[in-house]
This record gives sequence, structure tokens and C-alpha cells, in this order.
Amino acid sequence: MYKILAVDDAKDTLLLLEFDLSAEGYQVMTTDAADSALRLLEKEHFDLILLDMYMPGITGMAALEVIKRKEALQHIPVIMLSAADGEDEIVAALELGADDYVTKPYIAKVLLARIRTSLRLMEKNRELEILATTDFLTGINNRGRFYELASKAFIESVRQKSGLVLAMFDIDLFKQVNDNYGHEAGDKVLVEYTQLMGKVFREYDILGRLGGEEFAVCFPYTVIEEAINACERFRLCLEQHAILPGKQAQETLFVTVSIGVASTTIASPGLDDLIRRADLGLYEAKNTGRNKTINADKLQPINETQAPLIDYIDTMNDEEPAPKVPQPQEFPGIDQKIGLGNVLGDKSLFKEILVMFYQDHHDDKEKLQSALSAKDHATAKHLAHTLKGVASSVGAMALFERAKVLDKALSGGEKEQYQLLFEGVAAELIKVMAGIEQELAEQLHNVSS
Ligand SMILES: Nc1nc2c(ncn2[C@@H]2O[C@H](COP(=O)(O)OP(=O)(O)OP(=O)(O)O)[C@@H](O)[C@H]2O)c(=O)[nH]1
Repeated sequence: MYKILAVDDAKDTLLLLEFDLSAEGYQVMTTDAADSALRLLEKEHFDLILLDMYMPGITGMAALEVIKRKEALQHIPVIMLSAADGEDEIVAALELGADDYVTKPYIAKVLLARIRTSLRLMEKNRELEILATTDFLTGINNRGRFYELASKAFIESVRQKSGLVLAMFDIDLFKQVNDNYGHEAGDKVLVEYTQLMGKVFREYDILGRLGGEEFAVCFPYTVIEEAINACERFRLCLEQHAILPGKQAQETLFVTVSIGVASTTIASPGLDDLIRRADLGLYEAKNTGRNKTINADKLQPINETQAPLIDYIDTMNDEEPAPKVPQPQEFPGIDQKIGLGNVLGDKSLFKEILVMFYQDHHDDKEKLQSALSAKDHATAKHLAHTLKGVASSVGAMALFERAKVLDKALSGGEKEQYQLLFEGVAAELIKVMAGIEQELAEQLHNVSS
């Protein structure tokens, strides 16, 4: 039931309004002064306001100005009621933000019709706002809304000198979920994952889906240790959370998540910097085995001039990240445990796949370079994206990471990064392809002849 606030200094008008509106099924509250109306609006929720223009004390126009300036109130439709029917008054009220203007004495039928129209418009605006700010699949804040809310929380934390923490989340090897169980199952995982987030984190933590399988949480009034505890609680819950990939599915699946966490304890010039640092923690988590939370505040301080590049450069070091368990490195640049795992340990099938990978992608370096030189970024993106996918399938994880950052840069239009990132991909491609060439020379020869 809609709740309407009627404000008028004439008691008889209030009685009449109460009668007409109640008869139409609205819940009505009345008050005879603007100051008490503003106090009521602070305390209670209303769906619409009927506001007299001229009242002793604060005028209706002054109250209107306050309502339309306050973020929490400005969406409430206001219909001005006035005996004054001069065009200047009407224009002034509408320009100040009134949604409609009705002259007194009013005709009940007309006033009720105008109320219905205002409420209908308000509903449509609400729906549009939800569409514009909510992630369609999971129902949580989308990227834009997350940034808006987190920015406000950041500014508030600076004002209040209170702690604020930002965490970036990325589901591990999510591509494999899609590849093995289908896209619908992938969507189901994302939905259940978000529901679990909603259960584990507090109501006033800000959750957002930044895109794909990437999520973020902003923790206002929180120190990093508390946020890490919350993230770890979530990570452990997720690890044990069995997901049924489809209605008819027999077996359940499990996913894990990598998390990077950064706080404002380390002077942050802004939210973007905080996000960038949390992202570094996330990369570190991915590069050191996944399914873990990394405190980015404890990572090596970054030379500020290098900072914008760091997302990309950190995966382009000459040194490979040290694997947890040393792997027999038959194929340079390829983690056989992962590659073999993808074909359920079938070694001969794995070798066949490597041969196919070689055939299809050994000249990707040249193709990528010529697409970039021709500024054909759509083709370059397609190549990088495909390479990323197949590299992870064969276990070429460093190549996967480098193709991934190039793919991401191409999606984001970060032109100045393209060549540098391409060189990282090219170096890794040369290494991986040379290894396959050397180890599988015979098979490659058989295929080509
Ligand atoms: N089902 C589904 N998949 C999505 C959605 N958005 C993105 N994806 C998929 O998420 C996958 C992300 O894969 P990658 O970026 O390669 O990373 P990953 O497999 O999670 O590997 P790591 O992040 O390195 O652990 C891609 O296969 C996308 O197609 C979505 O809305 N639904």
C-alpha cells in the first residue's frame, strides 16, 4: 500500500485529503506545517508528498527545495497544492523539482488521477534505476554502482579518519567450469557464489560484480585483519560448498577463489589506487597457487612511476613464479600437471593436443604483430583471447597469464600497453613452441608429411 504525506496549514483541506486518499486505498499521514513534515520525512518512508505552497513558517517552496536536495528524499514525487494559479508560481515550483502542480479547490478525481500518474512514473524510475545499477545475473551491484558506493565510502572514511578495506575476488579456473559443465552451469555457480557472499559478509559491506567472474567487496569502518578474516571465512565456505551444476546433474562441483586485499592504512590517494593494490594482491594469489587470500599491504612497495604498468609487468618477469611442487619440465613453459589433468591424465592424448596446439598457434606471434601494426585491434583481441583459452587448456600458464593481460588491455583500449604486452606474449610463445618442437619433433613431422 502506498503511503502519502499531506502537508497543508488548512485543517479542512487536510480532512478532505485524508478522506479522498483513504477511500482510494492509500495510507495517509497529515501535518499542518512544513517543519514537522521534514521531521516526519527523516523518520518514515513515504511514496508521495502533497505539499501546500504557502504556509506560515517554512513555506512549501522552501520545504520542496530541501526535499529535492536531499539524496534520500529527492526520488519521492512531490505534488504542489496551491490556491495560487499564476503561471509564475507554477513554473517556479516545477523548476524547483515539483513533479506536478494542482490548484485548490481541487477536483478529487483529477487529483487522484495525477497521484496515480506520479506513482506510476516513480515505479518506472525505480525499475530503471535497478536495471542501471544491478548486475542482471546475480542481482548485486554492477560495476558502476559498486564504484559509486565504494567512492562514497572512501570519501567518508577519509572524513571520519576510519579504516576502509577493499578486496578483489576472482573465481579460480572458472573457464574450466564453463568448458566442462556448460555456460548455464557457470551461471549457476556465479549465482550461488554471490548468495554465499551475501551470507558471509555484513549487510553494510558493499558487494559488486565487476565483470565476468571478478567480484569486489568494500569494507567500510574495517581494519585489514578483520577484512582478511571475513575473506578467509568466505573462501573456506566456498571451498566446501557443493554446487549441483544442473537440474538433472548427479555429481556436484566445487570452485575456489583467489582474493587480494588492500587497506587505506597505506596512504591511498584514491579509490582507484586501493583497487589497483588489491588487484596486485589478487595477481599474487593467482600466481602462487590460487585459492588463497593475499594481504596486498604487505607486498613490496611499488615505485609509483611504474604503478600503472604493474598489473601487466608482474606477469612478464623473466623468472617464472616458483611452482609449489617442482614439476618435471619436459615441455618448457607448460605445467604438465594442469595440461594432463585437463585430459584426465591421458599422456598420448595430451601429446596429440600439444601437436594440434603447435599447428594452430605457432605463428600467432607473427599474426598478432601484423594485426597490431595494422591497428586491427579486433583481430588482435580475437587472437589474444583464443590464445589465452588454449594456453590454459594445455597448461601453458605463463603464456595464459600474458595473453590474458594483453586481451584485457585490448578490451580496455589501453593502446600504449599493446606493444609491451605483445612482447611478453611473443617471448612466452617462442619458449613454449620451441619446447614442443624439440620434444615432439617426430609427431610434428608425421602430421605435416
Ligand atoms: N557462465 C559464465 N561464464 C562467464 C561469465 N562471464 C565470464 N565468464 C567466463 O569466465 C571465464 C574466465 O576465464 P579466465 O579469465 O580465462 O580465467 P579463469 O579460467 O577463471 O582462470 P584464473 O582466473 O587464472 O584462475 C571465461 O571462460 C568467461 O567466458 C558469465 O556471466 N557466465
